[in-house]
Amino acid sequence: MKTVIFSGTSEGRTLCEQLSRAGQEAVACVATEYGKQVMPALPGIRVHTGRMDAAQMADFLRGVETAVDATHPYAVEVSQNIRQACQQAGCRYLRLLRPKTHVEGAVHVPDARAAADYLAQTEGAVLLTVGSKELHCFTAVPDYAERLWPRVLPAEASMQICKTLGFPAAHLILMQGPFSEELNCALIHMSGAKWLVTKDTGEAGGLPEKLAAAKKCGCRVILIDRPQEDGLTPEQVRQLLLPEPPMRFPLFVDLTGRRCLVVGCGKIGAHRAEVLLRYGAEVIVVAPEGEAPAGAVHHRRAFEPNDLDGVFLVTAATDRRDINHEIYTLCVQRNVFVSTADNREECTFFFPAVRTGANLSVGLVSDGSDHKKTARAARAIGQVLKEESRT
Ligand SMILES: C[C@@]1(CC(=O)O)C2=NC(=C\c3[nH]c(c(CCC(=O)O)c3CC(=O)O)Cc3[nH]c(c(CC(=O)O)c3CCC(=O)O)/C=C3\N/C(=C\2)[C@@H](CCC(=O)O)[C@]3(C)CC(=O)O)/[C@H]1CCC(=O)O
Ligand SMILES: NC(=O)c1ccc[n+]([C@@H]2O[C@H](COP(=O)([O-])OP(=O)(O)OC[C@H]3O[C@@H](n4cnc5c(N)ncnc54)[C@H](O)[C@@H]3O)[C@@H](O)[C@H]2O)c1
Repeated sequence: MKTVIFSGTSEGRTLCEQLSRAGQEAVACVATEYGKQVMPALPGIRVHTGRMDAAQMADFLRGVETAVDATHPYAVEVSQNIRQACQQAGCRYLRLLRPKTHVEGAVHVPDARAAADYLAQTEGAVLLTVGSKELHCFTAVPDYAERLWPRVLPAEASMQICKTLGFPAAHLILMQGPFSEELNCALIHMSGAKWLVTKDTGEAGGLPEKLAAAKKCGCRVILIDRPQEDGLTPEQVRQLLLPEPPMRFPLFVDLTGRRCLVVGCGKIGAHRAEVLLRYGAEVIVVAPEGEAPAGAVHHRRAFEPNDLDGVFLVTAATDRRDINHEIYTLCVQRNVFVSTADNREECTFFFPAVRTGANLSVGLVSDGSDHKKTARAARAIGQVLKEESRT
């Protein structure tokens, strides 16, 4: 086996999807049954379930070329074990790091202890969403039993930790995520929290829903930053493991009278609808909000699968990842060209930057990695066409 991915995170899962799509084989290691459940069945990807120590990992990695450590950003010990096992097994180690979040207006602290020190100088109730392992640090906060509301997993062990540390039962929130913005808001109201403490767990860890709730409820955020760690972005890992895909072929297709569907009508959808109209397409826009350009038919509602009936091409440009993904999946099943505005992996065609003039039609895309460059080059090409039409 060439590649082993220590996964259990959404980044690990995405990498497995990319490898599978490129026809590569790999083993994805997950520690728990839960980790296994969230791993979809992917051609070429075998899932290994079960916790391993460094020695077992070294055994497992013998003969493997590359191990990708895509474990949780706060799982420091696991990462150390993987690094050590790679050294023993003579296997290349790549650490895939989740991008860090900078939150405007939040108090950034390096660790749980620093969060507790900061809280000691403040007043008001605190919703603690940092799990149970580091809860002991927070007993340093004066009146912690009255001020703090820990939210921990409804597991025997977590409950025991809370009890031992002296947190009153009335303040314990025993729940398993995912937590929506609404649920976070309800918990902030219930506890009367003026502060919310969280780790920088990224999108997959429910951070956006916590931040949105805190903002809505006027609750300040203390963000425990990631442990300092060197590593690679998901894009860098992808480039190291996968061969460069060939560039996309520009297909200059006749759109007159063809039905094109634009889902979502924000800045992106509205612009794309307008471009497609210019090329003579019959444009159907489906979006509850926004203003479709004149000439398009606008259905003011959410997307429904039968919107795809009789459609030639689709652009999925809603602000909802789950909806865009659903549209992409349905289009692939139906063999309809689809461009998904928030995920270049989910594009069977790229929506190009288009410029016309002097009887020329130019469509421009990059390899998918630099949209700003595409926009810049398209502006320059626009100038060339302008000059051409003067001559
Ligand atoms: C050419 C153009 C046509 C058009 O949109 O009409 C276009 N993007 C343009 C500009 C642009 N797009 C973005 C920025 C902000 C800066 C930045 O992030 O770099 C800027 C710059 C700006 O606005 O100046 C953000 C962005 N774009 C995509 C993602 C998701 C991802 O990469 O996964 C994200 C992050 C979104 C997020 O954060 O959520 C994805 C795609 N954008 C594509 C097309 C497809 C590939 C073509 C290519 O790569 O060349 C592709 C793959 C899929 C598709 O949509 O078909 C248009 C130039 C129009 C013109 O000048 O006429
Ligand atoms: N490809 C690009 O060039 C590019 C550039 C910037 C942003 N983006 C991405 O594109 C997406 C759209 O960006 P935007 O700025 O236009 O967003 P926006 O928030 O302005 O608009 C979102 C639109 O989606 C609609 N919508 C939401 N749920 C829907 C559903 N279930 N069915 C149909 N419509 C639904 C809304 O009514 C709205 O019209 C975002 O995901 C953004 O990250 C892409």
